[in-house]
Amino acid sequence: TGTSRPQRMLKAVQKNATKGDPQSVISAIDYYCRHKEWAMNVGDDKGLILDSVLMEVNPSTVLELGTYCGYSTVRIARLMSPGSKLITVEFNPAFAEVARQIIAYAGLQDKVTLVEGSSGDLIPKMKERFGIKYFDFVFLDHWKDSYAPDTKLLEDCGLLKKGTVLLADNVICPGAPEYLKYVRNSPRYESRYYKSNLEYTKAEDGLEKSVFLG
Ligand SMILES: Oc1cc(-c2ccc(F)cc2)cc2nccnc12
Ligand SMILES: [Mg+2]
Repeated sequence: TGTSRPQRMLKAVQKNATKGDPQSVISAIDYYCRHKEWAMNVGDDKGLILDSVLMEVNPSTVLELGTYCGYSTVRIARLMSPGSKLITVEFNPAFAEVARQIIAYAGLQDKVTLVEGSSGDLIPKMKERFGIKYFDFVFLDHWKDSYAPDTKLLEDCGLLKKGTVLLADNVICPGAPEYLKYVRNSPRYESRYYKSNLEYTKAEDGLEKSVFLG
């Protein structure tokens, strides 16, 4: 059997990045995935949009749904202010194991809590387990069919407040049609599409930014 794609990505980080330097971790992953082996990180094109929306919000609390190898976790956490917290949820234990090591290599482990499990099970436990009142920013990057139900669950659990920003990856490719319909038609959201490319390719993809209106 040998190594997995996430394990090979981790090796590339350990070989080419500088410990404690998040930007070098991001660059090492982007180089590896563009020139050696594609992987489903948000990537550098959409990553620049993620960076700018994140900086605009300057959140104290962030929820990421779908950690994978921790690329977007590092992109987000590197821009967060001291004392702010990022909770990232990953269903796949093998992905979570690699992500922990990549997040630690970047030196961002103190800002990040990685939780293994299903978002549907964990969202209702956020308040009691992590003392979270509200999330200021939510990055949706997990299973596309879960985007809409998890958004409704976040509303029902009182985890969104007026001004909370949801940013969803892959709304074109692989696509999240039910989610787009929901946030674009709901009077409780102000939505906008940021056109970009599927990571490391020329195919179209984009991010949907939706502001919760309360
Ligand atoms: O950014 C992504 C891209 C893809 C993906 C896979 C295969 C393709 F051909 C195209 C796109 C899947 C994803 N699943 C979960 C979270 N993010 C994903
Ligand atoms: Mg994605």
